[in-house]
Amino acid sequence: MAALIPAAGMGTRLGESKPKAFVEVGGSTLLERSVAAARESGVIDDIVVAVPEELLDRAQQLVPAARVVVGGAERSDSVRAALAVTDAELVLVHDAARPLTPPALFVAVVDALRCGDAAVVPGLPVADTLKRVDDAQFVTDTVDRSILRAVQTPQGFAAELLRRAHAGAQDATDDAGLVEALGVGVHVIDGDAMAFKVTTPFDLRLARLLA
Ligand SMILES: Nc1ccn([C@@H]2O[C@H](COP(=O)(O)OP(=O)(O)OP(=O)(O)O)[C@@H](O)[C@H]2O)c(=O)n1
Ligand SMILES: C[C@](O)(CO)[C@H](O)COP(=O)(O)O
Repeated sequence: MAALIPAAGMGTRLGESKPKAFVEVGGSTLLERSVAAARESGVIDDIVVAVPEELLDRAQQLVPAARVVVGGAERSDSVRAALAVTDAELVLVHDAARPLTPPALFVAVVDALRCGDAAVVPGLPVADTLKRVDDAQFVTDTVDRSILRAVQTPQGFAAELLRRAHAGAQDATDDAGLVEALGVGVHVIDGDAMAFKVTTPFDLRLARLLA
């Protein structure tokens, strides 16, 4: 079982002076934390991380247990670069930007894959009321949130399916979206609030407090 960890993003919304995966939370970088969570799950035996080219050596020092490849301009390019070097039959794709993800969430995704799901994602119900708005920022309607889930990583796939999905080169914000475009079912299991993504300065503050 391989974990592919895209870690090549710049972290523009975070606004730190270095790429987001190399920012520290509680004395460890987001990259180290995401690799550690995958290892501690006990269900992963191959870890591939995709990082910015100029930080290849630094990444190898930080996470010697992982294989390091050069990522790409978009998240999907980084996932493809990592996917290209594994021959595992089942793979998890996990954002380096989710540093407090509990190892148990990796186990839950792997369990679902082993039970026969070809694609599985963790998701949480949405707590806020959701409104659709027009160009002038006026509400057009209220969306039924009971059928919505905020989807996290790790996301698990049969590797052959993920390869086909990426070959299709559709536009999607996550890997499951590419699989959906093939018409293949994606199973949503319970997510975990601790797997939140560090996107903004507030998220980083929260992660540091929780760590
Ligand atoms: N070209 C990219 C873009 C993103 N990622 C990774 O994908 C994950 C989720 O991306 P996101 O949170 O959007 O990170 P950034 O792209 O760095 O954020 P921003 O859009 O604010 O620059 C992160 O672990 C990030 O490092 C990646 O490997 N390669
Ligand atoms: C992959 C992801 O984390 C699932 O929630 C999310 O889609 C990434 O979005 P971003 O805009 O690239 O941060």
